[in-house]
Amino acid sequence: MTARIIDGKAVAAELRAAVAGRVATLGYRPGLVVVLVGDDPASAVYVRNKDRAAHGAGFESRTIRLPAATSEAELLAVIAGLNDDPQTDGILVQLPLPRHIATAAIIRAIDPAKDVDGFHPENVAALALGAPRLVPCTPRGVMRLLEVSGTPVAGRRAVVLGRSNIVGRPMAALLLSADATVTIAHSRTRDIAAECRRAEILIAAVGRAEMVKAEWIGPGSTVIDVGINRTEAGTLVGDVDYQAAREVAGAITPVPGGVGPMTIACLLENTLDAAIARRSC
Ligand SMILES: Nc1nc(=O)c2c([nH]1)NC[C@@H]1CN(c3ccc(C(=O)N[C@@H](CCC(=O)O)C(=O)O)cc3)C=[N+]21
Repeated sequence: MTARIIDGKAVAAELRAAVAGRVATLGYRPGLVVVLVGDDPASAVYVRNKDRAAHGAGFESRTIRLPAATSEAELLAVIAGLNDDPQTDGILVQLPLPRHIATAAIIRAIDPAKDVDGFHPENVAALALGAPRLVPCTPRGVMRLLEVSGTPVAGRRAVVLGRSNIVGRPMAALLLSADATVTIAHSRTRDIAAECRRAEILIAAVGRAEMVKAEWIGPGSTVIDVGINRTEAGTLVGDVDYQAAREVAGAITPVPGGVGPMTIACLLENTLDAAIARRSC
């Protein structure tokens, strides 16, 4: 059996078009500001893609670029200014930050109503309590891919590989809210292959190139590959050994062209949600 390919690029394009259609009816341009500290080349690519998508959907979008030597106090001052700016609906501080800046303090300083990454403790708590407000973009995009691929979630065994605050934990919370039976597997899990093989839905989010082998995959299962790893040869690969996994899975996302474009589309969706919520109260 060869898996169906879940075309994240196409689904993301549809989602961006739907967001653009809603933005056009608003009478104002939702404002998104990305704050980039330092000059990591991978971050620069992502920020450029996001900026293009945001403009394409009718948003006001800008990137504030700060030098790597920016102090925590200076960054907090920039965030305070954006919190106070009525034209700014969404704030995204690109991660990772330079080591001398305490990431948790920065995330806590963002107005939760403008936290389009969904990383602020208030938004994390809302999701954990089953009453989500702004939800992290990548997990939100994964849920959409499960939906459009016709993968049933309620009652199914879902395994999330990875427990990061950005993907693994919020992913597990969303799947649980959708009534899946959720397992979080990680570096300390005793038999990780066996846990994965039991999954009807496998979300790979560990950040290790092609770590998930064909033998780890349940026949017919839906495999969502969140990993984006650059090989020494410069090509992008996921956390799943894609060519081999395709022969076992029922449906699978490619890398690139899977989850990545959905993350950006969901960032626009979150910014639109934030704008509507803020400006209607
Ligand atoms: N506060 C914060 N929020 C983030 O959401 C965030 C972040 N920091 N730091 C960096 C990571 C990375 N990230 C990506 C999003 C989309 C693609 C993407 O669109 N990838 C395409 C193309 C990749 C390419 O060609 O380079 C694809 O997978 O098809 C990649 C990476 C968001 N991140």
